Amino acid sequence: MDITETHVHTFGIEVILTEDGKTTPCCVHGPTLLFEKVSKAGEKGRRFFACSACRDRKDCNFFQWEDEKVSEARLLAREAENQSKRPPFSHQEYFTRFRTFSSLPLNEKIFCQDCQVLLLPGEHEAHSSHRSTSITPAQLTRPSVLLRPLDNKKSNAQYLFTDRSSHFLLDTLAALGYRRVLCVGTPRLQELIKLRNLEQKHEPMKSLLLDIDFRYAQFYSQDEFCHYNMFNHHFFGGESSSAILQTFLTECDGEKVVMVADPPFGGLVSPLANSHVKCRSANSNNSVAADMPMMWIFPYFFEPRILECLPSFSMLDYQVDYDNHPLYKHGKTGRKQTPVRLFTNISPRDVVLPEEEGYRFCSVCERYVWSFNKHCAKCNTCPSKDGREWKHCSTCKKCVKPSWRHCQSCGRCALPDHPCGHSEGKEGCFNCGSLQHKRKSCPLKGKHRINRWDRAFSSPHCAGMVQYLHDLTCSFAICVCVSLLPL
Ligand SMILES: C[S@@+](CC[C@H](N)C(=O)[O-])C[C@H]1O[C@@H](n2cnc3c(N)ncnc32)[C@H](O)[C@@H]1O
Ligand SMILES: [Zn+2]
Ligand SMILES: [Zn+2]
Ligand SMILES: [Zn+2]
Ligand SMILES: [Zn+2]
Ligand SMILES: [Zn+2]
Ligand SMILES: [Zn+2]
Repeated sequence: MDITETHVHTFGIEVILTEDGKTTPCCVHGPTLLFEKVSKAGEKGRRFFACSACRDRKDCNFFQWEDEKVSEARLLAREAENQSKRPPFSHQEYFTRFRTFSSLPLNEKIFCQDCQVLLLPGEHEAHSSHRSTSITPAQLTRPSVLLRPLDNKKSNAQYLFTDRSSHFLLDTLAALGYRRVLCVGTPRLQELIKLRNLEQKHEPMKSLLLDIDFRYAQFYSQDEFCHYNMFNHHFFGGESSSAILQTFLTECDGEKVVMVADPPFGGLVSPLANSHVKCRSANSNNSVAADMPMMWIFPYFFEPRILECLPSFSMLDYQVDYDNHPLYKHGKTGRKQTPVRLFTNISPRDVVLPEEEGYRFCSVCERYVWSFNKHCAKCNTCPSKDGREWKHCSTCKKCVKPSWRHCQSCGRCALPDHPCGHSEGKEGCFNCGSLQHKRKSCPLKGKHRINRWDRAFSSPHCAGMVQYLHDLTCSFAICVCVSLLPL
């Protein structure tokens, strides 16, 4: 499937996926993405390059107009800056350090919490004023527990699976017969695979982690981890690193391979989909690879965008939850329910969702659904997306959220306090962009400010920010602090 040169609207800004082979300037996170501002009237604005990975200028302030002439001196300065931000050791060096560290006596196994590094004997002195802790061999096998989750919500959003979700994923993949798992932004899944292999109770699985968090290079060999940016399919380790992916996918000996990706929610869908396709087709000699099975973990309100980019995918009702996400947990109802779901090209009827957690099989839809997702005979589907029980509106001829009422003057279902008669105009709430209310009644006022593209981009100073708000008809938004917020 070819999704290059697709234009995806994101609140006044389009991401323009450039043709393969066309280079863009690089920031420290690899090739930048090309953006274009689109005015309300649909006029095209000036195009510019900005960082693919960071949605906050504070994290990466790269900005360049597409037609801008950049002086030699600035290019050199940029290159020097990119160099200076590289990790202090190469992956090879990190792994040699890991070997040395593993062989140290227990009382010398020290981890510096401030620097997030495993310390070798000669290095304790330099970190003596830092917070440090001694490490057991068991802790060494659980880097995702040891390492502090990157708290930079906007760029990294390191939300780690609960045991419930990670075990469900692994059990499901094993039951489906997969023996190789490409873990894209899922360090905890990779960790669980390795731990299970040690138990020797299950058939062994191979895994390869691709993640932008270079701290993992301290724990995994070059065959197990690649420093990778999933928004531009960039391997920081260059060709030798991308060759590892290729080998992983090619050396199959009949072992079924699957890819599992859990990108930060602030991410733009089309560049992600583009990278996922590139990842899956990295296996050069196998046409099957283009249709390699995949699970993409993302909030349900991205369903239309994901399906637009990957039409063979479907969304499953399974609710993924995270240990360190303060708000969204499994099993809660309504707005406290986790909005995170699985998108997959694996046949939904084959993915068995656990009955004891409240899922059931709908024999009409031929898939497992959440218990509150009742089949509607008129729509001939189990319609609920958000986990609540939806109800059928005979005028709209579709099922809608339980809180919506049919409005005669708007001719559609909406929240009871919607700005009536304004559904055609785009004058929603100035704070969060919702069309359902005005700024004075914004539930997020004072708490969070939701950045709208057209406001964020009204000053060139903010133009490096890649920030968007999801589909306005949903009940969640993504705030500038990139927490998911109920609306
Ligand atoms: C939402 S977390 C998913 C973690 C997963 N739930 C787990 O428990 O293994 C996002 C992951 O993607 C990684 N990540 C963030 N931005 C990335 C990028 N541009 N490229 C690759 N990985 C990225 C983060 O380091 C983090 O591990
Ligand atoms: Zn950058
Ligand atoms: Zn330190
Ligand atoms: Zn159904
Ligand atoms: Zn219906
Ligand atoms: Zn209606
Ligand atoms: Zn109305």
